[in-house]
Amino acid sequence: MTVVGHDRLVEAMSWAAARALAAGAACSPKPVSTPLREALGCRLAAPLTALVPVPGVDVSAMDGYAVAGEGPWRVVGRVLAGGAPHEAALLGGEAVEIATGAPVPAGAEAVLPWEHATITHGTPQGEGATAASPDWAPTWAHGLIEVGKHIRRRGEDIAEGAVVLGAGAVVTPVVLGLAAGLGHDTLLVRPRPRVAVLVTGDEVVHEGLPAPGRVRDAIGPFLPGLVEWAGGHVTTTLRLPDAPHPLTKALTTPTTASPATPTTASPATPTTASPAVPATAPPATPTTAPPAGSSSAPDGGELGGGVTEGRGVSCGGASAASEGGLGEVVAAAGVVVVCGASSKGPADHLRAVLADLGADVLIDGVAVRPGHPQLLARLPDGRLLVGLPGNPFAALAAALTLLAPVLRELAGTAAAKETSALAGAVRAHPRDTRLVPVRRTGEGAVPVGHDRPGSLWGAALADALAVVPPGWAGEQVELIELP
Ligand SMILES: Nc1nc2c(c(=O)[nH]1)N[C@H]1C(S)=C(S)[C@@H](COP(=O)(O)OP(=O)(O)OC[C@H]3O[C@@H](n4cnc5c(N)ncnc54)[C@H](O)[C@@H]3O)O[C@H]1N2
Ligand code: MOO
Repeated sequence: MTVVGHDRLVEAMSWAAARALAAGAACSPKPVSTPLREALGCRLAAPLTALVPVPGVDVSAMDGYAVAGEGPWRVVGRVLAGGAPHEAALLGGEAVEIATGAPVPAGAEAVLPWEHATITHGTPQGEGATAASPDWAPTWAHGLIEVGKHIRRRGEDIAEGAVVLGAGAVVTPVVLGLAAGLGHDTLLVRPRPRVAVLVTGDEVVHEGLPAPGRVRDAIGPFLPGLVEWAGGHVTTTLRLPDAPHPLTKALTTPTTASPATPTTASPATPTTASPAVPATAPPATPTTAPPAGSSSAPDGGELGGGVTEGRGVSCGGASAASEGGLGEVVAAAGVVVVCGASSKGPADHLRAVLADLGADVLIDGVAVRPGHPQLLARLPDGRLLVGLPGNPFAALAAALTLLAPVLRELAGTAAAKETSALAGAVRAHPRDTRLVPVRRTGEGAVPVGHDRPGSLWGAALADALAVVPPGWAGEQVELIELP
């Protein structure tokens, strides 16, 4: 398909080349030391090692009696987990009452669980103690032991210094527990890419029934979940009117101090004069992660075809400067998503604004249906910008084409590769890849229909999008899982 570039006619990039270029354009962020609770879902940037052995000392695995030598054993003390250890080494014939997890005294050969122990007072035979005062008489434990039984030796589970997980492992809830148990308060992880969303459109409203001529925002609501699924995090959503100035302001690294006012209110009828308002407040507690694109180490991606032909993809140093102003929260994100304004109509200002800002447009249209007007650009400060079409299903298709590969590359999250037969009639496009909502079944991927660019109905019924290449003639197709 041919699309009009800034001032030239160019071939739209193939779907596969666009995805590869998007992934290559993402610069690996610097690993960040992150508090445990904030590291959930991130990828480890370094192997996870045991800072301490587990268990840290020889401990009892049972509530009972730690014993030395032959029984019966005279009980000479009590050791509780977290309490004072029994200082003296146990001599043959001695025992201490012990709790699970408490350190076993030196000399202990086994732990006799209380349910297997017989206790007498006075003499080992139970003579000399009165029923009224058994505690004043010596206590004896009797039972059968197996040497070494029920004692967890120091480092028996995990040796100090052991590598328990490799770099790249996902920090799951269980990993948080493991890391904490090994003495970690922070983890070195790839920071989750932070994403700012700009929803453009004078006709777009954000709550309630849209009046005639208005349309409810259907893209802003699905992006946070999609972004999380791909490994990122939406830090803010701004609503912008169809005008170049607010877009320019939002995309420009701010230099004046006038903090954006968070509001939950939504203007029922936006006017072109309305300033951009954050649809969601920026996080109250900023994370320690720097902007995702702030790597100082350009990694230079692969060259793609289409409009980037002959040009290297290099990573600029994203500016984290946020001295206040409309774009403050936008500037703090490594990736900016603009919804709508991707076409070349009278109210579509994105391309002109990008040109004025001196942005590097890496992908200007993709040969895919729906979603062909999508774009990828690098802003002068290094942030990546993904332009999604305004039609909601086209926006979803574009988000899976350009945004997901960028985020997966930044976050280090790989998507599973899947192919399937198509069980149902699908017509290929002569030049463009088609993304078709399907449900996976035992017979293959079944198209669910309802796949007009303006409707999310089909995608909501589907669990994947089938990638139908131009000229496809019945072969297996790639499936992209839907979030
Ligand atoms: N002359 C041409 N016109 C158009 C072409 C083309 O090739 N030549 N492509 C069409 C295609 S395909 C798409 S997709 C759209 C892309 O348009 P924009 O990205 O500029 O988006 P808008 O014009 O602002 O809106 C398009 C459509 O989507 C509705 N919309 C916008 N934002 C939202 C939202 N957040 N939630 C729900 N719906 C939204 C908007 O009201 C319009 O109906 O361009 C075509 N035109
Ligand atoms: O990109 Mo548009 O997809 O076909 O509505």
